[in-house]
Amino acid sequence: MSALETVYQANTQTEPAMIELKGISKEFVKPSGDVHSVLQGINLQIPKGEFVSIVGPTGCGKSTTLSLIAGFEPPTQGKVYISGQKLEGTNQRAACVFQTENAFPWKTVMDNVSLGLRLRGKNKAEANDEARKWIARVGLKDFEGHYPSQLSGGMRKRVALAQCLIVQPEILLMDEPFSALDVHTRHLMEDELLRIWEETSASVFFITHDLEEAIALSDRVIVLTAGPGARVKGDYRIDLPRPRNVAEISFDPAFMRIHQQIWQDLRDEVIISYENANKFSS
Ligand SMILES: Nc1ncnc2c1ncn2[C@@H]1O[C@H](COP(=O)(O)OP(=O)(O)OP(=O)(O)O)[C@@H](O)[C@H]1O
Repeated sequence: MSALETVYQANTQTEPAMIELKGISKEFVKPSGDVHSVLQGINLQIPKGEFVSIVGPTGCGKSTTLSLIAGFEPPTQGKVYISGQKLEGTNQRAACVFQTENAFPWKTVMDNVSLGLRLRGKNKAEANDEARKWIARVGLKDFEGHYPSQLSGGMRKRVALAQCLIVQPEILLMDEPFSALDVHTRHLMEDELLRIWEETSASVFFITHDLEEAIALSDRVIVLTAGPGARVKGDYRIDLPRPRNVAEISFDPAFMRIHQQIWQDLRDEVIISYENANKFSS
């Protein structure tokens, strides 16, 4: 194992990990009645405030892992712990940003962003005051009265970020949040996410198909094997200095070395996944 690769060591901190997956397996029953094993024996600890990305071949189980952390569904085996407590039902300490739109089209930016606080019982004036701050923080100060359809894709992503962050989640779960954006807007949004995350102590679990994005943003990158029964293949610590500029960091020789190393792991799994897909379709 090279110096760059570090299989994650047991957390030596006294406080429990913010997110812990212990011996997780997940199976789905197909309409035919056959059992489809998606994840097998996943162990993962994410401390408070850490930014972790997960990569792996298409269909290997990244979104399923996120869904288990969100508590949208239970594992078949194993347990999910949040700050040392077994997760039962929906994870109330987490907020999610998905690839698809988060905002309600019939509500203004202000109403969309303040909604989370209104649902938590804040009165309209207080919720709007707080929303105003978050709207400004994500660069949409002059767009409070706009509807989502009047905004660009990048602006709608800013709304989605503000919607999530206003409730000050301890855990941010992000499933390919920027994949639909053009590359320039995407870099702006990634920088913005890092800037805001660095001011919070949120733990981030970030799914992406883009290894460069994973390395540029993260403290750690997890590689999953090709399914069925995906496992953690690699757990890489990304010791690049912060604050980072995502468009520029990819030119750093240290970035390139890390990229090459993780890509070797990932490429093998992508090939296996591709071969499996061809086997099952022929
Ligand atoms: N509710 C479900 N019922 C049955 N099978 C499911 C369900 N959810 C996911 N799967 C299957 O689990 C496997 C993993 O899906 P998942 O979406 O977690 O993968 P992924 O790595 O996020 O994929 P992608 O990279 O394409 O987004 C797939 O084979 C999928 O068909």
